[in-house]
Parts: sequence; structure tokens; C-alpha cells
Amino acid sequence: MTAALAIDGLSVVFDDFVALEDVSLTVAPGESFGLVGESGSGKSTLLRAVAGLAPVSAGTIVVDGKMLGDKRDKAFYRQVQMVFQDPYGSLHPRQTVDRLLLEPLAIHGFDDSESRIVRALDEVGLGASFRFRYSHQLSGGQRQRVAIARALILEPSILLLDEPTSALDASVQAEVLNLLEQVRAARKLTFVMVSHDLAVVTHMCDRLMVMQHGQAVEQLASTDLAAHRVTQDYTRSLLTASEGFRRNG
Ligand SMILES: Nc1ncnc2c1ncn2[C@@H]1O[C@H](COP(=O)(O)OP(=O)(O)OP(=O)(O)O)[C@@H](O)[C@H]1O
Repeated sequence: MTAALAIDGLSVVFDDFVALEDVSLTVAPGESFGLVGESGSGKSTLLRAVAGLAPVSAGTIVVDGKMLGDKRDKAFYRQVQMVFQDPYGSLHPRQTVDRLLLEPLAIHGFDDSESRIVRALDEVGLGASFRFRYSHQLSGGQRQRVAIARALILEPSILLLDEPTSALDASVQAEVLNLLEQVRAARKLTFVMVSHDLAVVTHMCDRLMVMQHGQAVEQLASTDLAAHRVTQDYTRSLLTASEGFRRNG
């Protein structure tokens, strides 16, 4: 079976700082793959490199059998969409939800925008009453639903999710994670999801990669992480830290 995403020997260097070094991973179609690791370990850089937002210094990225070059074309963004952590920064505050959803449809030349916008709002649980509100009038959770609708409206097969709920309150976080799970199941999407929260990744992802200092420490199934079947000391220390946090928190 052709992998949804195959990364081989990927390195990203900013000036002389090595943010990613020789990272390889393969994600199957319909799989949900997590990236975990301490702050600065290169998780976002990996997603950004796939999306064409970080410079690839070495290695290859193949999406659905197609090797990506330096520039991403329009077809790539129909296939791969990214959802960022901060729904305040990623949506223009003075645009209506309608305008925000129309923009990608116009760029890609869709002529059935009316029905697509109605369907997208419904799919993310917002409904028609939100259509002509401005994004600055929405809560963080509602904004993130709009960001998800905007990502889904082009019917991508892969979503790159960079800490999609970590800017939200705990209860809203759970709602948005549930929404993401629902749309993944309904549309048979492939997810690559960054989170600093091991519980979120264990819950949402089939497999995950642990990263440290821009390198892959190990890859394992979420069930193995949950059962503490890990091989590397660094992964063990992440587990201990997250459990300590939970006990004290
Ligand atoms: N455009 C850039 N120019 C220079 N350095 C960068 C750039 N983007 C990222 N870095 C550096 O690369 C390293 C990895 O950053 P990255 O954002 O990928 O980490 P992360 O694991 O996602 O961390 P966090 O969980 O805090 O978001 C960091 O040291 C960061 O400062």
C-alpha cells in the first residue's frame, strides 16, 4: 500500500542551527500519527517542512507516492492541510466566517461554495448562525472549529495538526479533540499531530514518534506508551514527567 506520508532522512537547518536531523517516518493512509517531545525538539518544524513552511536541507518527503519539491503546488494544498495551535493568530479577526471559508474555495476555483460552506459549518458543529459573524466575536473553541472547517473544506486527505487544542480550556479541548476524531473517522483522514500532552497523543493516535533535539528517539504504538512498554530512557522520563504533572496538577 502506498504510504500517505513517507519522510526519509529529513534535516532542517536554520542558518547554522540544526532543528531537525535525519528524521524518517512513514504514515499509512487513515492512520493517526503523533509527534511528542520537549519544547524545541523539532515537532512543529517537521510539520512545517511537510507543509513547505520550513526549508528542507536534506532528505525526502513523499505524499501519496509523489515526491515533494521545494515549492508546494495548489494540488498539494487540496491534499494536505495544516491546523495551527493558535486560532487567534491563524484567522484574520476582521473577516467573517463566511469570508474565511470562501477564501480557500475561491483560490482553488470551486463553484459550489454555497453548499460547501453550509456543509463545513455543520460538520464542525457551528451551524448557519455563525456564518456571518466575525472571527473576533468567537470564543477560542469556536475559532478552532472554524480553522478546522477551513482546513476540511477542500477535502484534504491529510491533516497536519500542530497542538490544535493546547491554547484551549480543558473542557473545550476535549470537545475539539472529539470533533477531530469524528471527522477523521467520517472522512478516513490521515492525521499527523503534534502535542506536548502524552495523554492527548495516546488517546488520539495509533502510533507516535518521540523527538529530542531534532532527532527521533523512538517510534512506538500508543498502546505501548500507555502500558509503559518503552525502550528509551528519554521516553521514560517524559512519561514520568507527565504522570508527576498529573498527580500534582
Ligand atoms: N524559523 C526559524 N529560525 C530559526 N530557528 C528556528 C525557526 N523555527 C524553529 N526554530 C528553532 O528550531 C527548534 C525546534 O523548534 P520547533 O518549533 O520545531 O520545536 P517544537 O518541538 O515544536 O517546540 P514547541 O513544543 O515549543 O512548539 C527550536 O530551537 C526553535 O527555536
